[in-house]
Amino acid sequence: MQRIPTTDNLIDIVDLSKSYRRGSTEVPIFDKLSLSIERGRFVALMGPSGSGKTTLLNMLAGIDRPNSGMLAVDGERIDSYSESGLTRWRAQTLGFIFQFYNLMPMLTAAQNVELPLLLHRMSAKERRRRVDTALDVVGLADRARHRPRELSGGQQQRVAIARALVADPKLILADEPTGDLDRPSANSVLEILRLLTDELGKTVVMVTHDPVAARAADVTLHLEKGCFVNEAIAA
Ligand SMILES: Nc1ncnc2c1ncn2[C@@H]1O[C@H](COP(=O)(O)OP(=O)(O)OP(=O)(O)O)[C@@H](O)[C@H]1O
Repeated sequence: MQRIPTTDNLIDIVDLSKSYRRGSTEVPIFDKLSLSIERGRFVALMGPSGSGKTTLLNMLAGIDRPNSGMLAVDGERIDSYSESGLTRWRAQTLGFIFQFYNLMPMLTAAQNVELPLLLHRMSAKERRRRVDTALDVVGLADRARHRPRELSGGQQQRVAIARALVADPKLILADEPTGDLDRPSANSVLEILRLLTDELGKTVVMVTHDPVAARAADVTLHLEKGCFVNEAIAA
């Protein structure tokens, strides 16, 4: 395992380049992109469609690989990991929240939340304790036995947050987590994401098109054509 020296940053990206092949042409997305994100920060990633937000999030998740450059999370050079190394790393380090929740329809809320724990060595009792705690954090302890179709969109997204949280990852990535929700449900999801950073010390990176959602974050990064155009620290 290749480590970089420990810093206050959870994420360090240096000179990262990424392109996709389209037919015989190479389409560049990022050319020597650099970025650092401190631990415990809530970061919003904004930018027009096609600017590379999802590509960057997927590289942070080790789903997509850079062509060159360094990508370290908590000091671990994930750009050099094998597929099996990345799978192990993801189970330990990462929680992911999707726009459309991606819950299993046949499972209850509690069973959905439990899923990531099945990748860990853990007793059933400990799994139950963690699931209860995660559902409690998102205010859904009383809905543990409900299936997704018996829950509102906002509640389903809160179950998805509990699932992202249950294995106690350092980093939580969210791809337009409020994109499918009405304002009150979106606000309650944003409050929970804030709580994850403020009270549980998680680092959250959220892709969003919604300026209200971005205002809930500490930092907003604006991507345009694969470059950061400015960086605003929320007051
Ligand atoms: N697997 C792929 N193969 C080829 N091109 C891709 C692939 N994934 C993304 N792209 C291209 O990379 C560019 C950036 O895409 P990306 O999805 O990261 O943008 P985005 O900022 O998240 O857009 P949106 O806001 O619409 O989701 C786009 O031009 C897209 O067509």
